[in-house]
Amino acid sequence: MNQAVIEFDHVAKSFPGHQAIADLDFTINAGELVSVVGVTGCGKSTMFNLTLGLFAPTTGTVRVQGHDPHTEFDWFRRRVAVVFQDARLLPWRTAMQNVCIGMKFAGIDKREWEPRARDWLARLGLAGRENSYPHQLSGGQRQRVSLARAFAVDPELILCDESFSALDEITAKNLRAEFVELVRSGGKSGVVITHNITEALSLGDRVMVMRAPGHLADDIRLTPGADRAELDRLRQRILRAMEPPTDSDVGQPAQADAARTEEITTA
Ligand SMILES: Nc1ncnc2c1ncn2[C@@H]1O[C@H](COP(=O)(O)OP(=O)(O)OP(=O)(O)O)[C@@H](O)[C@H]1O
Repeated sequence: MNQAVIEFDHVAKSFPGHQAIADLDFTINAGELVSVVGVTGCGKSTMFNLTLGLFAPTTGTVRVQGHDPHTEFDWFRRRVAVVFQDARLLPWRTAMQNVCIGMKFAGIDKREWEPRARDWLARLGLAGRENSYPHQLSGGQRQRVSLARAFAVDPELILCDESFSALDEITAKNLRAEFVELVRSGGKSGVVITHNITEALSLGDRVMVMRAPGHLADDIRLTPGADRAELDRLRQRILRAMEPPTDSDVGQPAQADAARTEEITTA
């Protein structure tokens, strides 16, 4: 049986005067790598913040590995890591020190900080740059430090919020491939928010499409080996799911709105 790593059970989240999440109901299993796409404002970051326990849902329940992330915040410190669009490094700290800070906050024994940081910086291609400050590194290198900081904690779940979108296409492609390899080889689970449909289709096992206010419009399981025609078909399907319903859809069966899972067999 699959082990659930993230479970949203009919979750809604409202802020004063605004409903950010209407009804999110999904499960992500351990070992899955899932992309989340959706137009700006549809609730992707709010979904992440609920997963991180930064907010409590207004209704419904959120569970991460069976725990409530909002009330059991401490339990999560070593188990979940986040990588943002900007590297969010401390400018007055070296690459090594920035990676160590992640381990410090995660409560990892101080004796482990330096060897782990050195190892992860090397794995991410930054051997020899341990003592560089963020301003001495390129944007891609800074994002590598940020990934090293996340992986060094040895989390079970990694959340990426547009982590590759500020990079040029070639750098993003390389870093994305390394990220996928590290998640897979480490037996971790990953959820990646992206505005790039090509990235969503190339990243992992599944693409969840969100639509405002915060609900799933589609949920597509991918099978490796999709040819160009299949990828084009999926791209069109994702674009259609992202679009708000037109007037003519009102009163019609909410086909796209009913979050559906379809096995795409393209082998
Ligand atoms: N703290 C808050 N207070 C009030 N409204 C909020 C708050 N956080 C988010 N919202 C609103 O909830 C909706 C969803 O926001 P959210 O940031 O989750 O969207 P998103 O899909 O991540 O957007 P983007 O792709 O632009 O980052 C938006 O309308 C936003 O204005």
